[in-house]
Amino acid sequence: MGMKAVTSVPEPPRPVVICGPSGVGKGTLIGKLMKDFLDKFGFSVSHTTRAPRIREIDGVHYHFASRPVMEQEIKEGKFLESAEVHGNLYGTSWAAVEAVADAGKICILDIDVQGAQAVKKSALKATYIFIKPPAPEVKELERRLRGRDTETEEQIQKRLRNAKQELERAKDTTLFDHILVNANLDQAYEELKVLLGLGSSAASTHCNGTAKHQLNGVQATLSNGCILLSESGTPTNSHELEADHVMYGNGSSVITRSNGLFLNGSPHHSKANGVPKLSNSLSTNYSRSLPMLNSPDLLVNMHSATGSPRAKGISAS
Ligand SMILES: Nc1ncnc2c1ncn2[C@@H]1O[C@H](COP(=O)(O)OP(=O)(O)OP(=O)(O)O)[C@@H](O)[C@H]1O
Ligand SMILES: Nc1nc2c(ncn2[C@@H]2O[C@H](COP(=O)(O)O)[C@@H](O)[C@H]2O)c(=O)[nH]1
Repeated sequence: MGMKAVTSVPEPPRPVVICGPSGVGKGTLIGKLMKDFLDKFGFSVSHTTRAPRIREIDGVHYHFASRPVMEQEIKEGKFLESAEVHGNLYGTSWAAVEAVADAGKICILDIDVQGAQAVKKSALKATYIFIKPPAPEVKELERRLRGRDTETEEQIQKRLRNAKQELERAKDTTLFDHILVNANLDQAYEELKVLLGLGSSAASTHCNGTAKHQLNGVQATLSNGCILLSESGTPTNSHELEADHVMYGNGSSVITRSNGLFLNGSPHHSKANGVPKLSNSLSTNYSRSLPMLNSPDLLVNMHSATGSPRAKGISAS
């Protein structure tokens, strides 16, 4: 009684493949992400035959392996992908990806373009992001690699030669969903968070208008980067609503969040698949900060108890 028909089940969040030439800042950006969103993302710990750098920990940064052992394990099918990169063997084991999924987190893969191409051919549906340096590209990579001071001169030269090829391959528009220029680190990090559907304080202050829309007895208010949903009227079972998509963007680039709202207040409960459901409550406010809003347009797509999807646009002033 009163249950709505669910017309769409949100896809689980996709793993994120991060690529880019050596020295561009992939590890730095991922490190920031892992620190700030420890509960949300998990790093896919690759195997490599390269020697550990100072402060690299086996099992944390990489699983350091000998070439014969790794080659044997590749033959045994233990790897989702593997590639020869800068003269060493690197690979993503199935176990590394599964460990992240088992922890209920979104998997972040830091792999080269060959690896990304292989993952694209696999069953894993991922989001592909290529990180580019600012111009002059190779000079900037050289500056960063020298600053990092982890490679010999010969290795730096090899990495820079490979960087030219990687930058060329990134022009393959069928491979990457997003290209991100890491010029200013803080800015690049903010942009990465937006691509990943995460909040940024800078973005939230941008959206400081208030707009209201009435949806089947539920009032949706957009205010200061938050969506507030409040029910009013006589509570009946038919007041059950489910927010299944929250989309925001400027019409040309719409970002969709599938398992959108974290509900504060009660009563509420969430479905097992993470879709929040608002149920019979009178004048109860539900809120979740949606700080990633970077444009004034918002679309909340809800299913009513009748099962018919209702999409309503809300514009913040
Ligand atoms: N936006 C930036 N501006 C200047 N330096 C940066 C920026 N981003 C990262 N760096 C620095 O550049 C160096 C290389 O960064 P990082 O190790 O993250 O690169 P990477 O892409 O992971 O390289 P690799 O593929 O070789 O592992 C580091 O010393 C880092 O501090
Ligand atoms: N194809 C794969 N590439 C990988 C993997 N893990 C890391 N990498 C890439 O190797 C280079 C060099 O890394 P470094 O740590 O030695 O500087 C860099 O481009 C990484 O993205 C992997 O499992 N598969």
